[in-house]
Amino acid sequence: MSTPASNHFRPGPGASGPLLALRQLVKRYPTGDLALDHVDLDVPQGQVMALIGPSGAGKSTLIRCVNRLVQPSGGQILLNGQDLGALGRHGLRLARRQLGMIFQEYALVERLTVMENVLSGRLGYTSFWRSWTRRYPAQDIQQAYGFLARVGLAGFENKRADALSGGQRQRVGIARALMQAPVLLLVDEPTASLDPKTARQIMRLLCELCRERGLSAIVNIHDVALASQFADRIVGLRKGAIVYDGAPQGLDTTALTAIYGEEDWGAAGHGDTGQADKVEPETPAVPDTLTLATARA
Ligand SMILES: Nc1ncnc2c1ncn2[C@@H]1O[C@H](COP(=O)(O)OP(=O)(O)OP(=O)(O)O)[C@@H](O)[C@H]1O
Repeated sequence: MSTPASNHFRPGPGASGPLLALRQLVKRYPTGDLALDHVDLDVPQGQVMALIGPSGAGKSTLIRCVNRLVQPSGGQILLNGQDLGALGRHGLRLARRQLGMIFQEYALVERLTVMENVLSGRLGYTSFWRSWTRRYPAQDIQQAYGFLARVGLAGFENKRADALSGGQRQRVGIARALMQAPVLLLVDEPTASLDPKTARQIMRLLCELCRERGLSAIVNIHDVALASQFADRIVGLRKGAIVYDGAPQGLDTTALTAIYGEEDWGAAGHGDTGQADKVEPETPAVPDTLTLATARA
């Protein structure tokens, strides 16, 4: 956060560098908690990166620092070479259009229709008057129909958001994020509220869309088996620092121990390791039959 404030988002020379670069990123909350401890990370264009780690490792903080929902304490966040920390309000608003957020709890407006929720992805591009009166250009509406069909919700346009299942809500959240025309998706526990089958469908959809559209994504996810099956790259955080960065195939016992601590990793599936630091329930919270080995098959 060292360069002077600017009001304009200027896409930098992205072709030669990573899409997103974190440089010595630090976040210390006013409580004194050090959530991110000098994190360096490059995310190239088109890569789906899963961010895993135990509760409190700093995953949500990292994602929220990138779009500055959380204000970093130090370091740089470079999107296509542009330091997001140096942007003023207007510049940040423009930059945020390129960052599609997808949330665990969907963040839909419950009383609005599916179509209205999806169109709200265009708010960053729409004048105040148009957004206030909710009058969107015909081409936005056409595009929304297309995205809804792509995420499997053709025919749901006029349903209210509060009439949808969790999986359907997440599909609306994905379509809304795509409406932004983002370059990077920031995805915060997209499957944590979903049953195992729906979780797999949502993760598969997300990754397919990224590949189709050359989009990058950072996906904060507790389910190691899902992350391993669908992501291109795994980054493991522990106590605010990166302790694993590599291919899903490299997530062996040593890597899992570095990320989550000691456990008999060879004996069980790793469907949800978010509880690694807590007492094991008698039956797994998520009845995931996938082991890491089968996940990669
Ligand atoms: N608003 C906040 N104020 C103070 N401390 C916070 C705040 N948010 C997070 N923290 C602390 O920062 C650290 C990282 O939290 P964060 O939520 O980023 O971890 P996480 O890996 O996303 O955890 P989880 O998987 O449980 O969501 C923790 O020690 C947490 O207590």
